[in-house]
Amino acid sequence: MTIDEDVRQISPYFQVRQTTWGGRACFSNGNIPKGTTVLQVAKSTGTSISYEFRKEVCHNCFAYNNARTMKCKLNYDSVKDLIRDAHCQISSKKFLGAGLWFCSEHCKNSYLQTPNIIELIECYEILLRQFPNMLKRYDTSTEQENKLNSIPISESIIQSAWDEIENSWMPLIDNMKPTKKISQLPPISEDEYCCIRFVCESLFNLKYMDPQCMTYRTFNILQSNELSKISKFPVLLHFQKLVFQTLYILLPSHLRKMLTIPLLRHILGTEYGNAFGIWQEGEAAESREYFGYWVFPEASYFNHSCNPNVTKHRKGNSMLFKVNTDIKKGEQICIDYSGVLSLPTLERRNFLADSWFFDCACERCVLELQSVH
Ligand SMILES: C[S@@+](CC[C@H](N)C(=O)[O-])C[C@H]1O[C@@H](n2cnc3c(N)ncnc32)[C@H](O)[C@@H]1O
Repeated sequence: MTIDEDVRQISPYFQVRQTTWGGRACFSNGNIPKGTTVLQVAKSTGTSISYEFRKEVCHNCFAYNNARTMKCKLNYDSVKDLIRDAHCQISSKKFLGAGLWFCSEHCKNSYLQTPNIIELIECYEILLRQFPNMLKRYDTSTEQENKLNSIPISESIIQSAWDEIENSWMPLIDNMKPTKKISQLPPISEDEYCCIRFVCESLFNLKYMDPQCMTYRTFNILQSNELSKISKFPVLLHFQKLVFQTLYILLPSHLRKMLTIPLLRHILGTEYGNAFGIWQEGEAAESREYFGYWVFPEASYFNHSCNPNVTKHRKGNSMLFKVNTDIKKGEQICIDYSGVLSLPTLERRNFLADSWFFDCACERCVLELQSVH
């Protein structure tokens, strides 16, 4: 993968360069003193709050109040002017709140100030309305999952599954009347529901993003882990098809224009290896809650090290990357992906291989492996 000169300079503190052992990585431009924030990102391309936390986490700042439902649900009055100006099809009587909850009026208003946000709210609302019927039909049996997980996976099997969607399923749907189309919605579970919202938000953000901006450019060249993740969990291929089919049927035309199979595969394939967890703030690592995940393309070029020199943490809806030791010019800048740095060498490496799909080549692993064998 080549590195476009433009995206080399994500931060004044480091450059993205090719390594021989782990794709691209970040290298310091000069000496960096301990405590320096080398990157702060606030523009996520997509977020996903897990179903369990959908009412308990603020959709603007990700605040959490010990499992209490957030104070403000999105109500019709707050969006009626936006609906009128955008001519969207949301009616006052049936408005369900788009599945959006906020910790305060302030957070709700700041979310609503995002330009064109009503387009995304409309998608969430349409999905929320159809979801109960789709969920009712979902087959939760383990036989079904085992069956889907036993499919052999290769690049060409993935490609032919998508070719079939494109060449057979899409033309069939395109020729149907709207009511018939709705009857073709696949059964989905809460996991697909959350993923569909993640893709909606990604499509929406990309639609309005300047293609020249750093977030857009870094998103385009993110590394995809599609093949390694689907090979390990073949059921994900089926999962992705359900996500695509639901979006293809339900999305209003303004966002459906954005939905292509290659873009969906890039959004999901890159999420697998680049997403950060959205963790509860202010709690110790062992006791904090995991709310979901989000993707920050500019922050996705840090490689992992089992002895990281950068610590990442969330502050509201942004993420900060702070140097935890003095760094010399030219040194690689690495974070910890795993949260299991105290494990013995082989267990730690197995965890990384199973969850992140790479054999860790960091300095600590190289050194420790010499004494393991
Ligand atoms: C978030 S990306 C980091 C940027 C990536 N190197 C790239 O070129 O896009 C994660 C991927 O980087 C590679 N990687 C990160 N840390 C590594 C390590 N310690 N050893 C080997 N590969 C690593 C793996 O391929 C992993 O899936």
